[in-house]
Amino acid sequence: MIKILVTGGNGQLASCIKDLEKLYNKLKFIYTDYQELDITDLESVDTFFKNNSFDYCINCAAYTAVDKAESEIKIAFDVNEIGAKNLAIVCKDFHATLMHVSTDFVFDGRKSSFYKEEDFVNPISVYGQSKLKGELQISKSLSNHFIFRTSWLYSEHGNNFMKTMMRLSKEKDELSVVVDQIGTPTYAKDLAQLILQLISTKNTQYGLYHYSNEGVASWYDFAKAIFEEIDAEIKLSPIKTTEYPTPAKRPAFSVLDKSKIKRTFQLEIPHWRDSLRKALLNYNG
Ligand SMILES: NC(=O)C1=CN([C@@H]2O[C@H](COP(=O)(O)OP(=O)(O)OC[C@H]3O[C@@H](n4cnc5c(N)ncnc54)[C@H](OP(=O)(O)O)[C@@H]3O)[C@@H](O)[C@H]2O)C=CC1
Ligand SMILES: Cc1cn([C@H]2C[C@H](O)[C@@H](COP(=O)(O)OP(=O)(O)O[C@H]3O[C@@H](C)C(=O)[C@@H](O)[C@H]3O)O2)c(=O)[nH]c1=O
Repeated sequence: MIKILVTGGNGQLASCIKDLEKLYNKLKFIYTDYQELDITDLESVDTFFKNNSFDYCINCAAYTAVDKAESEIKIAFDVNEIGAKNLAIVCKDFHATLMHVSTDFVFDGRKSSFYKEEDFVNPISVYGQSKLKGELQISKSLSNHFIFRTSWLYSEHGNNFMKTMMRLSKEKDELSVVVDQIGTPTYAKDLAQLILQLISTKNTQYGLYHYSNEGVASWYDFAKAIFEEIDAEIKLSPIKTTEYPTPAKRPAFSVLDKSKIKRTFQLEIPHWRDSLRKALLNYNG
């Protein structure tokens, strides 16, 4: 049996892992939420590992409120940097492997071709800065780690853009969505499946990897696809970022280059449009 701690156990990605766990009968999961295990508290994390013997920790705990982070700087860094550091320290002490998730928001978005793992990082938001610091803390103190930078996660669980659009399509007749931020929507269940696959095969090709679904889209394209799939009767208009002011800046372009992960693990990654269809089916039962 491989024993796995999933932190942030009530979040979106953790919920996707929960849905898939029945497919992996050699993996035993313990999920902890904020109340059971606060990753910012090193002593609690240490004690939790002492009382259990984990082979892996999947860190699904994070501060993900991009706009709120601009005014809650300390909390964002506590969770995304110090939390990640604590898990790395304790995983090292207890010989466990850490699977961590980071973001396309570590980039400033000025590039015009897909971002590779070794590309220059320059986050333009507090959230992005705190996530980058988390990556650095892990790579500095623990060799047995996987860090997956992903983008625009959505699923039937938690709060995300797909669910926001579905709700707004019921509440409004018209909606405007930014067309000049380009990235790739990623079904959180596809990422969850990859993580469990690597654990179940005890893969040791540690390191930093970019993972998103295939394809390229703006948030407007994403919204349009959602409305098409659900036959929503709503007028959708493309707008510029300047017409939708938010506290946090977001990269104008953050498409991830997935060559490394596809080559290393012989992966075939679904296109975002196909995964969206799957997610909507799963959501609507
Ligand atoms: N969502 C997205 O679009 C993207 C996410 N990512 C990354 O993917 C990962 C998973 O994201 P996702 O599942 O969407 O995030 P969620 O916000 O859905 O889940 C994060 C979970 O962490 C919990 N949490 C917050 N602080 C602590 C703490 N101190 N100790 C323990 N748990 C805590 C939250 O609890 P509570 O809700 O009670 O605060 C929440 O349940 C994150 O690392 C995120 O940065 C990367 C790219 C895109
Ligand atoms: C709701 C709404 C949003 N938008 C814009 C705002 C923003 O630029 C973009 C996306 O909005 P959201 O705030 O839902 O998404 P946001 O929180 O920016 O999503 C990010 O979350 C973090 C956690 C990540 O790591 C990123 O990869 C990314 O997924 O769409 C509109 O233009 N119209 C709308 O009606």
